Amino acid sequence: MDKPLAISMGEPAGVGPDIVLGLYARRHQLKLPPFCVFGNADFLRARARRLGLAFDITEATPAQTNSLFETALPAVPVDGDVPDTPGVASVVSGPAVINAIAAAVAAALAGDCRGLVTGPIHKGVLYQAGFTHPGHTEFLAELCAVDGNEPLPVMMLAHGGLRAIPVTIHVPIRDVPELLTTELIVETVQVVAHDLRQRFGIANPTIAVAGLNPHAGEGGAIGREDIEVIAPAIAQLKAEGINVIGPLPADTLFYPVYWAKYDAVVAMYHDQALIPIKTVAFEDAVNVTLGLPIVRTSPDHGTAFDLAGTGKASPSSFLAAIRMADAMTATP
Ligand SMILES: NC(=O)c1ccc[n+]([C@@H]2O[C@H](COP(=O)([O-])OP(=O)(O)OC[C@H]3O[C@@H](n4cnc5c(N)ncnc54)[C@H](O)[C@@H]3O)[C@@H](O)[C@H]2O)c1
Ligand SMILES: N[C@H](C(=O)O)[C@H](O)COP(=O)(O)O
Repeated sequence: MDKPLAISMGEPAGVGPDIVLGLYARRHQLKLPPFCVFGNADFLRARARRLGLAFDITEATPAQTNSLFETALPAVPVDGDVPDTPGVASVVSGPAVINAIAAAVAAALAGDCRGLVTGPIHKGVLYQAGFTHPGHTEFLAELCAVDGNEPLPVMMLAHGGLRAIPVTIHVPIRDVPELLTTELIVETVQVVAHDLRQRFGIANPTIAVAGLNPHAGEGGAIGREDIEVIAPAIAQLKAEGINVIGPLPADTLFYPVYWAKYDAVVAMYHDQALIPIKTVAFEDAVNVTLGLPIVRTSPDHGTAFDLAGTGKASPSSFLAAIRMADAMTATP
């Protein structure tokens, strides 16, 4: 039998734990693969009671998960206090949130879990607790480093054939032009092409690359990055045999008739990539990190404090994230 999936509990004041508990309650109906939650069992029990969910939650190791999953939710203990205060975040739980991610990654790297689904974190609260990474994506790269060498982590939001990738991620918009280099664009597209082949079974992916400026710079009249930074990257990638096209005007690139022609769209900054996909598929899109030695997926939504503890949060993106991690790691 395949190893279990790991789920990191994410921000305890958010909807992540609610959704995981709700999905576990429906595990038979949904035919869910076994998973263990890296997080505090007492906290999970308290949240389950609050939501009116009655099942056992038991401390366990990944190795015990498959045999327990039928009868109890396996919770892999992590260090740190976790208060059950839905909608009210506390720096107190920061260490436990961070430890849960680190322990789940270690289990995936060790082969004890076959992939990782991360519950949403609240970045602002974690920064207050001393978290030094912009988000999971960059933290995962550090955790996966070999001899101090970090892989380039690439964020991809995916829903069916729509796959959107930002080259720069969680950075202030004013810093984007400085951070965009030909080298970064080349490396990002190389990772995308590699992982679409290896992890998504797309033999020769077609990748569209967006421009940075309106109308991809209008021939240099509205900004020169498209000509001076992005176009050379595309030329280099083409010379390497990667099927890449661009820089294309970003405003029309996501018109379904256009993006349907591409296996992925590489955009220059976070909102350029994520607004289109969250607009058409917020309920079902999945955030997947490319470039890592492990599989990591996540729901596309955040902590939704306004819904935490109510049981009203939609589980569908989290479920899609579990299904994607399962599909990417299951033995054929
Ligand atoms: N995977 C992650 O870890 C992840 C992803 C996105 C945002 N975040 C973080 O979450 C925090 C809050 O971000 P935000 O407010 O911009 O986005 P959000 O996704 O938490 O909420 C945006 C809106 O969508 C609604 N919503 C979110 N999830 C929902 C669900 N499952 N069902 C129904 N409605 C839902 C919320 O109620 C809110 O109105 C930030 O710190 C952000 O960085 C984390
Ligand atoms: N940018 C992501 C989104 O909006 O869906 C989200 O913030 C998660 O990022 P990490 O996976 O790096 O935590």
